[in-house]
Amino acid sequence: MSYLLKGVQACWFFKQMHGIVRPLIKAHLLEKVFSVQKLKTTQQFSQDSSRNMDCFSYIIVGAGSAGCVLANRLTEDPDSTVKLLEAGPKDTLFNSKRLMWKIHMPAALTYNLCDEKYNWYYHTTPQKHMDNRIMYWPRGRVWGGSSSLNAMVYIRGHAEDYNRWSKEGAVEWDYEFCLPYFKKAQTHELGADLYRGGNGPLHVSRGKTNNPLHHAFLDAAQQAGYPFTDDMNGFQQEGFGWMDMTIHQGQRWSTASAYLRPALSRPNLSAEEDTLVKKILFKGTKAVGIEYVKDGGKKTIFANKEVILSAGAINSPQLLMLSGVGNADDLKKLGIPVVCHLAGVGQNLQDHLEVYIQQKCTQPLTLYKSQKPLNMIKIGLEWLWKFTGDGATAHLETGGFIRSRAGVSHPDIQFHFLPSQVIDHGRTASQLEAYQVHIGPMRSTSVGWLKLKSTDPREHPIIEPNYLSTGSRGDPGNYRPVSLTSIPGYLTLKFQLSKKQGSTYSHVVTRLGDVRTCLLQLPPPP
Ligand SMILES: Cc1cc2nc3c(=O)[nH]c(=O)nc-3n(C[C@H](O)[C@H](O)[C@H](O)COP(=O)(O)OP(=O)(O)OC[C@H]3O[C@@H](n4cnc5c(N)ncnc54)[C@H](O)[C@@H]3O)c2cc1C
Repeated sequence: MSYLLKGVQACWFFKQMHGIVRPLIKAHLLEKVFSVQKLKTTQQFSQDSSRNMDCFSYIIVGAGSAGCVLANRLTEDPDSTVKLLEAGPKDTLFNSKRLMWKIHMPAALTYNLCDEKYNWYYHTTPQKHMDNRIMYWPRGRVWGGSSSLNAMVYIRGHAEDYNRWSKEGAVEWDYEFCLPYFKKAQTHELGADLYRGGNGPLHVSRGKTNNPLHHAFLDAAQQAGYPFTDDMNGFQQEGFGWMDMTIHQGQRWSTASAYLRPALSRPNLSAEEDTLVKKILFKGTKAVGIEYVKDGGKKTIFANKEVILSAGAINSPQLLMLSGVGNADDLKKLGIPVVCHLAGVGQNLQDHLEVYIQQKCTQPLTLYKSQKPLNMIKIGLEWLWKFTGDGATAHLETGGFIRSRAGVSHPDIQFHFLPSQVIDHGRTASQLEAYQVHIGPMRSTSVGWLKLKSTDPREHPIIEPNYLSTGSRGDPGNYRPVSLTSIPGYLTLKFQLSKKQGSTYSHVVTRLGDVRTCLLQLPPPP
């Protein structure tokens, strides 16, 4: 409901909007490793576990997007035992999603970006190329991880991105190889086809609000000469259309809902919450166990097959370094015994920025009215009762992909449209009827790093994304891309409502230079 309550911000990160999809494929690849069997008997595990409660086949660190999938897939083999450890709490209270509505009500998504309850609440270093702004990086710290906090946009990468990975050496990551796994993971509410799955655990649906501003956005894009695409995850990503969302029957469909909960009753899975893994334990250079803290007590457990680190883009390298795997010089400075000198740990940190272009709306069509207290209560009650209404969507229902300039092989700019205004991740409430278009580059070239600040696993690492470090200021090559009309050098969004709904035009005409200015002028975090 916080889109309704507060609206969100002006600039957010995550390198690939398909970030959630990649871990899912990884887990599905496991099917190649062992054939899927029905649970034979629960006795075997009970006997094994009573022999040694501290040893498992697999230990999975982090019950996020990847961790929940892995826990499910690995426990399909009844001979494997799995311990899943999560630093944050469960995502339900007394098994009720309603009691944890801030996570499960899609429209409530910005609530959890405003505090540290289910969120690591990271910040970057001051960004040299952004007038020293410190950027806020929310990350999930709860069952489901960032899939319990994210914006629920379901976008696969472009086929050419996977093909490039494969050419660069990631064998079997080409699109043709990945597609069956995308489909296997998914149940699309519009049914299965060449690209969509019809029987997977990850439910995906389209928006139901029918807000006229979404139609206006799509009309504007077509007036500007861009095609309508009916499935951005299908044959044609390029163009504008209705986006897919990881929402099922009005509820956020995180990987905790899709993968973890259905596996919780398996006797070979033991899932923990509020458990901070401090260190990976090695025998030589082989990971054999982990050390964690729970309820103030320290505990050690072991894996006889694998220790799987799925703690996310920040915590996984942090944990490796805390365990002695990383750049030996850096580790020695902090007095960490070196297990393995691997200079790449913490390097190659990549993220992309989004610019939000916000526009006052001349008619009361935005979500602003839904932010009035009485309306919020109504929306909240409807969702609690039936999981329907304005609370049942993330409202990012339309979007698009374009190519920034001639010669670019496939789309490199992504748009989302929101019929509301979001300021600073929702940490500042919106005060007017307004809507916004998110514009983000898909293949940013800036590369950064992260390093440990201390040996305390609770202390946030130093996060240096090096935003906008490639290219120089004012280099038109960097900013020319954004154009929704044929007027070169301008971003023009023209919204025209159909006659039935009354007619109004709102224009955002932003010089490309201004997009950058707007980025630089965003307020620093409080
Ligand atoms: C605000 C926001 C909006 C986003 N919107 C979208 C979107 O709309 N669409 C999309 O596709 N992607 C989106 N993303 C990105 C997407 O959610 C992530 O790419 C994806 O969830 C990452 O999965 P992961 O498994 O790598 O990490 P995570 O899902 O973050 O999981 C890591 C887990 O490990 C746990 N953990 C970390 N350290 C430890 C430790 N030491 N001990 C125990 N547990 C630990 C964490 O608490 C967490 O639960 C968004 C992300 C954010 C933050």
